[in-house]
Amino acid sequence: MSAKDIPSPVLENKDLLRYAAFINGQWVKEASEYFEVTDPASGKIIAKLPDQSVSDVEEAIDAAYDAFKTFENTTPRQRSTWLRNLFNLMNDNQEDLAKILTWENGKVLSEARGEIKYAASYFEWFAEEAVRSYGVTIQPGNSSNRAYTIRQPVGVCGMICPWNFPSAMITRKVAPAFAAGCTVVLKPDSQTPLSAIALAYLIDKAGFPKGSFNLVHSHANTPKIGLKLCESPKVKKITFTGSTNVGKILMKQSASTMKKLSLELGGNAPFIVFEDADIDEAIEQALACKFRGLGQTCVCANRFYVQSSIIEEFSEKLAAKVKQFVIGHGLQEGSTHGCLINQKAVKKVEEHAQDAIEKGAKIVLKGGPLPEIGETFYSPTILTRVPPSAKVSKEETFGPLCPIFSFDTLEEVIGYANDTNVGLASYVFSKDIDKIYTVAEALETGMVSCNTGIFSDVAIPFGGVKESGFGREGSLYGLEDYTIIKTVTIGNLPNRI
Ligand SMILES: NC(=O)c1ccc[n+]([C@@H]2O[C@H](COP(=O)([O-])OP(=O)(O)OC[C@H]3O[C@@H](n4cnc5c(N)ncnc54)[C@H](O)[C@@H]3O)[C@@H](O)[C@H]2O)c1
Ligand SMILES: O=CCCC(=O)O
Repeated sequence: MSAKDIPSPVLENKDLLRYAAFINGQWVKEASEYFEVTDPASGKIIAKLPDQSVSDVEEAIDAAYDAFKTFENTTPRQRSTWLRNLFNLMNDNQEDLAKILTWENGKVLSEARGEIKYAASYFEWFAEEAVRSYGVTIQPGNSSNRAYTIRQPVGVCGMICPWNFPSAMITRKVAPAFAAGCTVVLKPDSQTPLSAIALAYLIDKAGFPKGSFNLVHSHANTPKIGLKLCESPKVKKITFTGSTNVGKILMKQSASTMKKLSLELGGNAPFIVFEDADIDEAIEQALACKFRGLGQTCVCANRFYVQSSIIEEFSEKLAAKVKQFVIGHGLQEGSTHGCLINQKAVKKVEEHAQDAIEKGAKIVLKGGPLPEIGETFYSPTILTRVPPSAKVSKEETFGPLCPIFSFDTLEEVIGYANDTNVGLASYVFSKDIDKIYTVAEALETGMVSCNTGIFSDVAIPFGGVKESGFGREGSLYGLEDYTIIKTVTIGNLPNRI
């Protein structure tokens, strides 16, 4: 069925859909320019939003700056209560939030429901962490001095988020910021701003004070707005999730004001399968890992390294499973997989597949565009015996291409896996615990997932190394990224009696 035949979603809570920015507690529709948001599956226009100017963003920064003066002094327990309210509100509106997410992003509804649960879990977690911020006491060298540390909120946080998780990539930043006592100016991706708008509405309902959360939109004006957030002395931290290229631009721009930075950037995850692994289980996990969001997650396997003795069995069994996918509009009942975000993404998958084939890769499953469903639909391609010179060994495809490379020894595969400038996630499958430990410790990635293809969870520290960025989101470390450590020394104390 053509994706164009699928009707727009019907929401129970129509208040979640608005066509505005949210600045200093007010919905702002007016602007001199507007941009359109499309359903990536059908190509239909679903919203028109203000493309905000630098002066609009200045207004949002001022609001967040003024609100910080009182927000930083709210008690952790009060902030925890607001965060808990927000968690409950997300759960109460779960189905509507999932429909909005599918509509603007293209992932299937079942996955969107999963994302909303995952996104909400950050508010629950940080409602609990808000009341658990600790310092330490220190005995300095001078025996008449005593020192201790306190953690204080950084201040106004500028947040820039991507389209691939239009809800979870936002909550993962907003929840710890609020828990720490920081205020926020958020800019979501212009392809998926509706989930951010729904969140802004719920944040307001949850009781957070006026000005503590501000949402701005931009499309053509994005670079100027990014620059403003980076250069404003009132903004104390930039937290960004997106491509490594844009991360580098933001880091350079932030140098003038020495901002605290968290950068969650691109990956190129290796998925290593040793011959002693449970092959059927590795295939199930590969399917879950590789095809979440149709290959558009930063932790998706980008390169499969399969020991040469099992490469034919692995690739054929994988292809048999992939053939069972039902690709269609995310809101269409029965679709197991949705579409890519835009036509540029389709082109990139095509380009990587073509390059690998030209360099000698063997086709196991021939995928390709599915124009009968829509311009952004693409059925998965599986290639085996891919040569190391293929582009995909170095670059993230961000789509449904499974390139399978062969290897013989542990040392060889560690070399291949680490031969990339980025290091976000990696996967290893083996029943040999010694091998698991050795490989996990040798891989140059922020996260290693052993014998499972899905590891994301609010409780684990999420983040990369190398050019995948720095900072950790979620977990016991998530709050730290939104605080500064202040050391207090008390001197000239009397000697002990
Ligand atoms: N490490 C992680 O946690 C993580 C999570 C999700 C996505 N990603 C990465 O994000 C990438 C996919 O997203 P993308 O390609 O759309 O990313 P992108 O960098 O193009 O866009 C991300 C955000 O940055 C904004 N942006 C673009 N140019 C900007 C500029 N000059 N100044 C300020 N903001 C700017 C966009 O509008 C969007 O909001 C992939 O590389 C993926 O791996 C990483
Ligand atoms: O795309 C990046 C985030 C994916 C995740 O949190 O699992």
